[in-house]
Order: sequence, then structure tokens, then C-alpha cells
Amino acid sequence: MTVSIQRFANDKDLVAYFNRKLRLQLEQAIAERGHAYLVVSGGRTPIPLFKTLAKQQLAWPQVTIVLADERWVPPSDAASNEKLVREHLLQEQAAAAKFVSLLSAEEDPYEAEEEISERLAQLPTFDAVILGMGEDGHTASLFPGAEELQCGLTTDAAALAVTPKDAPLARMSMSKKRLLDSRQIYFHLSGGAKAAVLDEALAEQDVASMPVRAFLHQQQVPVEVLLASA
Ligand SMILES: O=C1O[C@H](COP(=O)(O)O)[C@@H](O)[C@H](O)[C@H]1O
Repeated sequence: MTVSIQRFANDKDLVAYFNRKLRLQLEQAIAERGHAYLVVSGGRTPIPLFKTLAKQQLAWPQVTIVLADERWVPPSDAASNEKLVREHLLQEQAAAAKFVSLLSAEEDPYEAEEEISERLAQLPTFDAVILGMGEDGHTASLFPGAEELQCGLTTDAAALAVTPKDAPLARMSMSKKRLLDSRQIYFHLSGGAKAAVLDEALAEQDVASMPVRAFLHQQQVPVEVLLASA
């Protein structure tokens, strides 16, 4: 399955295109199966898309939104991906959507793995998965150099705790297997630095050094990369 790449001059043009595409996909899922399941990522890149999606007239009560990964902090913490989704996506029209958190009452994410995995395993095939990519080639919270990376790429579990080598926060990430149980994967990337990282990720197959390659070089799910160069 080849990766299609859509290049845009700026975020505004990318978000306009992506919003139209996601709307159609969610509407089609609801029409065909009565519900749509959308996986989103955190960080900073998705904010303009979230703000636009939140305004869309959709059957939002028939949409469930799930995070691909989470920083293991309270949802009130500035670093929380859940906080980001609640503040920018679950607003306006989209406030009626359902949300499945990756957090739990457990302080230690490693103690919460089974609970979160079971929660995510109960969800059906995702209709759309929106992933980001760090400049180190991580995606979701599958980080190069993390002790748990090999597990994240091979486990049957739907989620796992990860402590990135260089990042201060422990994480909870969906596993490769759970993320690939989907109808469509998108990569939402912005900026020249990410364009260079994407070229490197496409040029070689080694997943350990760039875990994003596990999703770019696979034949199971169609992948579309949306890249804003500025
Ligand atoms: O830490 C994370 O980073 C990635 C990339 O974020 P971006 O702002 O550079 O797009 C993100 O996809 C992931 O959800 C987040 O936890």
C-alpha cells in the first residue's frame, strides 16, 4: 500500500482540506455503521484542525474520540493531551461527541496498562487515526530508544506505558497493533523540519531508530500524509 502525500503551502490550506475529508469520512461511518471512531493525537500541531472540526455540523453524539497517546499527568496539567482535546476539540458542536480517556486513577502508568488496554480493546476498528510525528521520528508515544518500544511494536495489548529516554514524562500509548486496527491512517505534519524527518523516515525501513516507519512502511492500512511546509 503506497503512502500518499498531500503538500500544502500553509496550515490554513491543510486544515481546510483535512476538515472536509474528515467530515465526509465521519459522516460515511455514521451512515454505514451508526457510529464513527476517530483517534487523534496531542502535541501542538493538531490545534488549528481541532478548532475547525469543533465548529462542524455533524452528528457528534455518534462520534467517539480517543487519544493515540497521553502524557501521564492529571487532565488539568498543561502537558495533558486530554486537556488539549477538551479545550480545542470537544467544544461548540463537537462538545456532544463521546471521549475515551487514556488516563486512570492509578499513579503509576505501568499499573494502569491492563485497565487502559481493556478499555481500548473493547472499541471497534477505528474509522480514522490521526498521528503526529516528533522530530526524533516518534509517533503516538512510541519513542526511539525507549525500553518499551519493541513491546509497543509487537504486543497484542491495545496500550502500554512508555518512559521515553529523553523526555521527563511517562506516557500511555496505543500499541502498533491497536493503531493499525483502523480503516485509514493520517499523518498531520507541519513545518520544514518535519518535512525533512518525513523524507528520512520514507527513505529507510529501520523502525527502531524511527518508530513512525512502522506505520509508513506497512501494507495493512492506507496512509495519507498531510504536510504543511510553512
Ligand atoms: O509528545 C507528543 O508529540 C507528538 C508530536 O507532536 P507535534 O506537536 O510535534 O505534532 C504528538 O503526536 C503526540 O500525541 C504527543 O504526545
